[in-house]
Amino acid sequence: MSAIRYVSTRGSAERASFRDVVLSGTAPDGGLWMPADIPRLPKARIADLAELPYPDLAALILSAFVGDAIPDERLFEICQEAYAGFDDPEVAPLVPLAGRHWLLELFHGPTLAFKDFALQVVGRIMAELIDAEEGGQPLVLVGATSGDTGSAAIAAIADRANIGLVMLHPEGRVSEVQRRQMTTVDAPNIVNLAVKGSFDDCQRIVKQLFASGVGDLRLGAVNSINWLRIAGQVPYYFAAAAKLNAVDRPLAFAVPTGNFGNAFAGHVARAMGLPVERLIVASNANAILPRTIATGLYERGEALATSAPAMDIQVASNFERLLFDADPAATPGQMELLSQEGRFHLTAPQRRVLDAMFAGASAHEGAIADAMRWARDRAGQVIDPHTAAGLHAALASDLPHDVPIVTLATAHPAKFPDAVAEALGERPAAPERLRAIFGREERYATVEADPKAVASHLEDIARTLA
Ligand SMILES: N[C@@H](CCOP(=O)(O)O)C(=O)O
Repeated sequence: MSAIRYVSTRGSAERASFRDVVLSGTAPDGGLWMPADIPRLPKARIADLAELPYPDLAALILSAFVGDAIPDERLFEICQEAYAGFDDPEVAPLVPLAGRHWLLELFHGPTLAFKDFALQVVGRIMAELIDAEEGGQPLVLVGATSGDTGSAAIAAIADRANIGLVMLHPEGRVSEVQRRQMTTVDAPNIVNLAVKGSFDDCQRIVKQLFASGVGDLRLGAVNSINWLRIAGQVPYYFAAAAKLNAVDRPLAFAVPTGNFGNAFAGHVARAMGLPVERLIVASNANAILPRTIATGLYERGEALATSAPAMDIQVASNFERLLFDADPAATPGQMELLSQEGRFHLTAPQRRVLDAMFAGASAHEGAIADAMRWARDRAGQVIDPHTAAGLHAALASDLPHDVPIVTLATAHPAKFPDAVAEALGERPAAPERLRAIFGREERYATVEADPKAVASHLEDIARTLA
């Protein structure tokens, strides 16, 4: 296994190793790290994946991005441990809905959302790399969440030695269950901050902190800024195709989308050789990406609060990786325009990639509720509002009828009991893992949407790790 090199989407940072990429935030030039080449798997190897249990399949795909940074045998062990806590033996079960429609259940991990797939691996790999350092500096992680990343990152990092985490969520703009999943964890290396602003403010603060640095702290990312978050989401695309016997015939995925990490992982799966006919980018009323796909203009607006809060996002961080993949030379200028003017136009090569491989659809609140009722009435499935936005987009697709469409079920419905009750007239049963959070004390501080307010919490947590 050889060393994998990573490049920045802004084009002016030195190439970096897997280890440096995983243990850092944005690249020094402000960009996001990408592998210099996305490795392509031979067809026969993809066909063999169908035989593998999920942890083995994940390790095999991940090894293409880890390279020689961790020996293969150890990576296989890490993946066994990462998925041992999932409450379904298949890890990512594929459930039939009706006709060509399928649901890939990605909510069987510790925090009941798809974010556990990558973060359970990220936490273990960060610990592995940090533990191997002699006298190394502690790692201080800072992350932003619109609801699901927060608890999944906390579950992955809580109580780890030499790693601390400060997690920002937009005050009052995540569901009560999502908030309690974060704020009831009592671990000395975790701090939760409710930011007076939107998710976009939280993500902006995180990126500003990476750009400015905080004293001599060693900062790292748990968001999909971190390439391992993307890599950790690629294997379930292969797993779904293997289950459908579709590793050599076209299939499509409808992907509920906020920060574009999940959809970009699907793009990477395709680049690795999976025959993904279309990635259907599904959003709620914050339809920035479907609009961009339709018009070629990316234009930031005000984030609207919806029943699917994890998608209440206007700056979809990972879209930068797709822009770079399609037209590297244009990307730095476009990111500059986005920060100065809040908008930019796609170039012709970028539009070609989007037109050929992506479709977009957004669901307003009524359409989300309709899709939830469709799933219950047609297939006996209770789904959460984000999955419902995905299903809405899948049902509206104009793909030929013989192309199966897999909707990614990104969160358990019990994370959004009020929205489910409003659409279906009854509250979803809460799994055992969720019940405990209601009796526990919540711990978090409220801060202004200002990097300085967050920096002081990073310094405080670093002192406890020293
Ligand atoms: N929808 C996300 C927002 C953060 O996305 P990430 O994939 O970059 O961590 C959430 O639920 O927090």
